[in-house]
Amino acid sequence: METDGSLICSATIEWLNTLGVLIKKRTYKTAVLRLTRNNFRDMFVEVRADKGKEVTRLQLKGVRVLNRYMSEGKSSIIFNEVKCTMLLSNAPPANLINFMKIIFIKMTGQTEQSLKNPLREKLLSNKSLGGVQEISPATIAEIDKAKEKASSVSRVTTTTPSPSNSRKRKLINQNTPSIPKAKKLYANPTIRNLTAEQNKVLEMALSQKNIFFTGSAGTGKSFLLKRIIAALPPDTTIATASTGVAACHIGGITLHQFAGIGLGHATLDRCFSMASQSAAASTWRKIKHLVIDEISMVDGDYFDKIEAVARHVRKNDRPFGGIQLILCGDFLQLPPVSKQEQKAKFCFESEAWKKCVHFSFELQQVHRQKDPAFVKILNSIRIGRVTEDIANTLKATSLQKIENDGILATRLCSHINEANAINNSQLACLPGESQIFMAQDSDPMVSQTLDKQLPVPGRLELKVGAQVMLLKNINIANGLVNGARGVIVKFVDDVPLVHFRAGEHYLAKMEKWSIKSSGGSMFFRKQIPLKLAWAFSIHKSQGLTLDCVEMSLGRVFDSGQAYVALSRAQSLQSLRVLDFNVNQVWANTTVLEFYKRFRRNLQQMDMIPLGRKMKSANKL
Ligand SMILES: Nc1ncnc2c1ncn2[C@@H]1O[C@H](COP(=O)(O)OP(=O)(O)OP(=O)(O)O)[C@@H](O)[C@H]1O
Ligand SMILES: [Mg+2]
Repeated sequence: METDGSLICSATIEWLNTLGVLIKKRTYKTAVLRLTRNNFRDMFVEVRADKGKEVTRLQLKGVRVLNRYMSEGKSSIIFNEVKCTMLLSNAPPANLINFMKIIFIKMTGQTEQSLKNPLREKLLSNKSLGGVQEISPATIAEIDKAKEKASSVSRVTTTTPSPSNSRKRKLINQNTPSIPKAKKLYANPTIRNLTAEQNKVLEMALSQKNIFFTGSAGTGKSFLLKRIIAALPPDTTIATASTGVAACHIGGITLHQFAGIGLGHATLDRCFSMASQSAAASTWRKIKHLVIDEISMVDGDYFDKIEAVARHVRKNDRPFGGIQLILCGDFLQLPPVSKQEQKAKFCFESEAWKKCVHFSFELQQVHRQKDPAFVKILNSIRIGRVTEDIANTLKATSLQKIENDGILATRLCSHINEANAINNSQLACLPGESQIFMAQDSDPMVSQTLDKQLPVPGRLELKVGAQVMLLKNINIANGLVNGARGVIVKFVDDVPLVHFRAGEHYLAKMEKWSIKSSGGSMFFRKQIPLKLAWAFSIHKSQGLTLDCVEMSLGRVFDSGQAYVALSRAQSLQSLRVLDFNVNQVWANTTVLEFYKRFRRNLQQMDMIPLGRKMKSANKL
């Protein structure tokens, strides 16, 4: 997302005297920051209160930037020359990163400029002192120049510890180019481009509208959701999903954990008092944006209850107590878990949905699979339609050899017990010693919650030959991505060395996962980013992209379950369906009806590309 270079966030500016004693402080709940320069090309950060006129102007000379917490919307700029520190918080992380990037890029250019333009030349020039120009967003040429500089300095330097704090801090020192951490700014995932249709949804989400966006598996819904979350102020945004795996995928928590009403089975009055007394109450009161991924698995009655809870706790009668909703998911994937004998009630069947969801959008372009023939098969399976050709193509995969280099296919099972049994027995069958890796949790009291919320186990038992899956993006360019499949080759000083399908070897090291509790505090788990991957349940695979997968669909029990399993594969060549049968595939008729109405409405609102309108109308 391009911005005009300004940033809106909370800011505190503190001025110190030469002894380091605080002499002046200004706090802005909502500050507008702008980058400007005068006629001598000196750069400034200008700060003013939202709707205020008075401007504080600080020269960007001799500055250091603390960028460790930028992904949480926090950063500090230390102005060494004027002995002043500006602390920024509650900034949309994507905008904050962009803002700092512009500072870095423009200052990289400026250093050269000022060398060419010494003071004498400045004074001899006829430029007046007073002029102030807003700094434009960085140009491609400026970005390239800054990248070149960053890489040329990165060879000779290391991270510098902060003088005021023994913890390592990542610093960007603009006047001593020996500190290269600014390079990290380029490694930020926000650099990957959104497509035009994804951008349209992002714009809608940022315009405070209540939106629901859908699309078949792999259309980048969660990818886009992460970008939306990064563009919203973190203090007033809560990212949730219906399941722990999906929540972790977008850096959030489960909707149940956030809402503070347990499973929502209690009476409404009881839910009111549970939510008001729980740690969630203060979050309910302060949030402005509620994000929910995998909305298809949220029960309609539960959704109605949390809508009422929101109004009650916030003492605000507007739908959802005035909170903006950003909902995303595919109702043709897994339905809500239904109580025995009861029909699942979808979220779109709830009263709250009718009241709250104003704008809908359907993403069309599939990114997970590149082969159009496979995408066509999956789209047909999604709506429960299996032609003879499709059945034959899927049956033919049963004989495929998809393993290579000792990396076996992951078996997707309809039931979780089956998946656990396969993993345990396969591990037991391997010869050799087990190595146990225990997670380090920030608070042992929350280990159970972390077990539920995170894909990474608290206790991980591995042996040479164990089939594993990577749980973090380590190096996207080399294929070491979340979901990549590998095998343990050996232990080097008790650390597992993993061989991945993409050909890479990776010596595992501790990684960190964090979740925000319903009360807003952060919990952490450190563990090596691996889990056993002989088998997973289909429910636990929802939202994932898997690169070598086999399945037996004989015992599927939910609509959309076969579609979810099949659509995890990236290609027909990396998929093996053991016993395909047309009866394993069906779509829920209520959902099909919903999508028919949905598409009709989209056409009326002109929300899908014209060329697709007729095709989509006939599809269902
Ligand atoms: N604009 C894009 N450019 C490049 N890759 C993309 C883009 N959008 C999504 N992807 C990639 O496509 C894959 C699928 O994306 P994602 O998991 O977000 O899909 P999804 O719609 O949430 O799928 P599901 O319904 O299965 O949860 C991911 O590997 C993601 O990184
Ligand atoms: Mg997803």
